[in-house]
Amino acid sequence: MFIQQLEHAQDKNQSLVCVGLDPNAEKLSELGVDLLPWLTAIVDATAAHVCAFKPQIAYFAALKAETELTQIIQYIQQNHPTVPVILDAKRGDIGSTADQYAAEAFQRYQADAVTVNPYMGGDTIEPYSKFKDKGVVVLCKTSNAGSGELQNLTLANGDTLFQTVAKKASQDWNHNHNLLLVVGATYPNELATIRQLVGDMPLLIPGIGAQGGDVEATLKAGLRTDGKGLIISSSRGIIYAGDKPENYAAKAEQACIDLKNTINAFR
Ligand SMILES: O=C(O)c1cc(=O)[nH]c(=O)n1[C@@H]1O[C@H](COP(=O)(O)O)[C@@H](O)[C@H]1O
Repeated sequence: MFIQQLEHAQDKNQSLVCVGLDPNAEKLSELGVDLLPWLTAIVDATAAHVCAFKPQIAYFAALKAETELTQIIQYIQQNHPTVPVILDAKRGDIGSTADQYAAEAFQRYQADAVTVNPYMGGDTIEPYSKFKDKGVVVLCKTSNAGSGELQNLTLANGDTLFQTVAKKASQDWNHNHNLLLVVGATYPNELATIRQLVGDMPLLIPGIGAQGGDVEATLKAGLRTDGKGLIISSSRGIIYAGDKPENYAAKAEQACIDLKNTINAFR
């Protein structure tokens, strides 16, 4: 079960940090490194300090690097088997097509969890959540500047759209107890509201680091009483902390340890 695997990694590594693997072609050429050696060095440098890795599929697809995506997931599972992999794909489509996206995430790439978009309704979440041992991370209140345009609209039922997603995900769609939600660190007030609505459901929190989200505000708003319940994800702030071939892995490790320690100071 993904959520147990996640919490085991959080306990073992004393960490709520997730490292986002977002390989950007320009950054890699500035660094003068090849994709797979760079990925494995980042993974090896940070694996002892994280609770998950989150490769973003668009960065790999843009580079025609599906083979490297497969390889890095296999590498993590072989060399750091206690650390789960969340494939960030933000998929959303009708059920029969979602079946194919679920097969892509869980069978082709062997990811432990996948991010999905709930815009098309609960029947489009089911193809993922029927994989009982996998995690399904549903977008709820995203970190970007424009997320309120739709997600903060008040519906006829008096709730906002993101509140409705939080309620449906925790009450109606969670038959297999394997759903999580995405909530951006850039919106701590909404995070507090969502935590109240969903009880103990784990929340993936992007927006720390390059997007400016605040660690203390995030933990105050979303931490469970057991000091868990959050996966705090940073990509650029960790993976591009160094700017030279000889220092990028050590700088990534240090940035990861610093974020882990900053978070743990408030737990
Ligand atoms: O699902 C996500 O991971 C996600 C949701 C969200 O609301 N905001 C968000 O930034 N993300 C992803 O999280 C990562 C953020 O990267 P950094 O801003 O570099 O830490 C990117 O891969 C985004 O696609």
